[in-house]
Amino acid sequence: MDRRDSWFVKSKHAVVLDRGNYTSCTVNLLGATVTSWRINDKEMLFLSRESHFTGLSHIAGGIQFAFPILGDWEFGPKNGFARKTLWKLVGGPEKLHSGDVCATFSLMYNPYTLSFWNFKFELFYKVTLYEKKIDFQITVVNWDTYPMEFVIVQRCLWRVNDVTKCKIKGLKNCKYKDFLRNGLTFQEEREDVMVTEKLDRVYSRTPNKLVLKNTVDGGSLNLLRRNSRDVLLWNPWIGDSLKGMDLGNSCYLTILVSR
Ligand SMILES: O=P(O)(O)OC[C@H]1O[C@H](O)[C@H](O)[C@@H](O)[C@@H]1O
Repeated sequence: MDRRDSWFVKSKHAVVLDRGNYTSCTVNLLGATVTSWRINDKEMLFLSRESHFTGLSHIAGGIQFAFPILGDWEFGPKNGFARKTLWKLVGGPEKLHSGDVCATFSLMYNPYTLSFWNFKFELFYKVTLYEKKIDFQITVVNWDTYPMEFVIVQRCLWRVNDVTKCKIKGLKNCKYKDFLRNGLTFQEEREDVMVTEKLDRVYSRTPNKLVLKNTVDGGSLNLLRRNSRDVLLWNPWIGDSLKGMDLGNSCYLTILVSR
C-alpha cells in the first residue's frame, strides 16, 4: 500500500469493506467515491497523486459519480454536485454468510443541492465486494410529484500499466457521440478499441458486457451492466493529464446509466 492509499484509508470519511485475504474496497463518503479496490493486495483503481481530501473539491480518481449532469454545467459544478457532497452510510459494512461484504450509501437533497438543482431526489448506492468481483447497485428516487430529468454516470477510472496496450472489446458497430469532434456521431468499426489519443465520447446501445484487456496486472476485466446501455470512454492523454490527473498511462472507462 503506498502513501496515497493509506491516507485515503485513514481519512475519517473512509468506509472499508474487508473480505480478508487482502481483498478490500474503500469508499470515501465524499462523493461515495470508491478510492480503492484491491484483489489479493493488487490495486485495480487509478487515483491521482493530485487528489487531496480537503472537503473543498472532489476526489480525482477512483470510481465516482457525475450527477445530475455530465460535463460543464451552467448552473453548478462541472459533472454535477454528487462527487462534491458528503454522502451517508445507511447500511453495513456487513459480512454476508458467503463471506462477501456489502455497504449502502445515500445522498439526499439538501440546501446545497437545491441551490443548483430544484429537485427532491435521493440516491442509494449499494456496494458488494466478492472474492474477485465488485457489484454496484444504483437507485435514484424522485420524491417530487413532477418528473426529474438527469444523467447519472458512474465514472470508473481503472488503473493500467500502459494505456496504449489496453483494448476494449464489445463496442464494434456501436454509434458514439464524439465530444472532441463537435459532438458529431460516428460508428465504431473496430473489434478492439485502443486508446492512442485523447478521448471523450459516449457510445450508445452497447452490449451488456464489455471486456477491458491489459489492465494493471496484464489481465482482463469483464464489465457487466444492467439497465444501462451507454458508455463514456474518456482519457485525457498525456499533455492534459499531467496538469490534473498526473498520469497518461491510465484508462478512464465510465459507465453512463441513463435515465
Ligand atoms: O476532470 P473532471 O472534472 O473529473 O472531468 C473530466 C471529464 O469528465 C467527463 O468524462 C467529461 O465527458 C469530460 O469532458 C471531462 O473532461
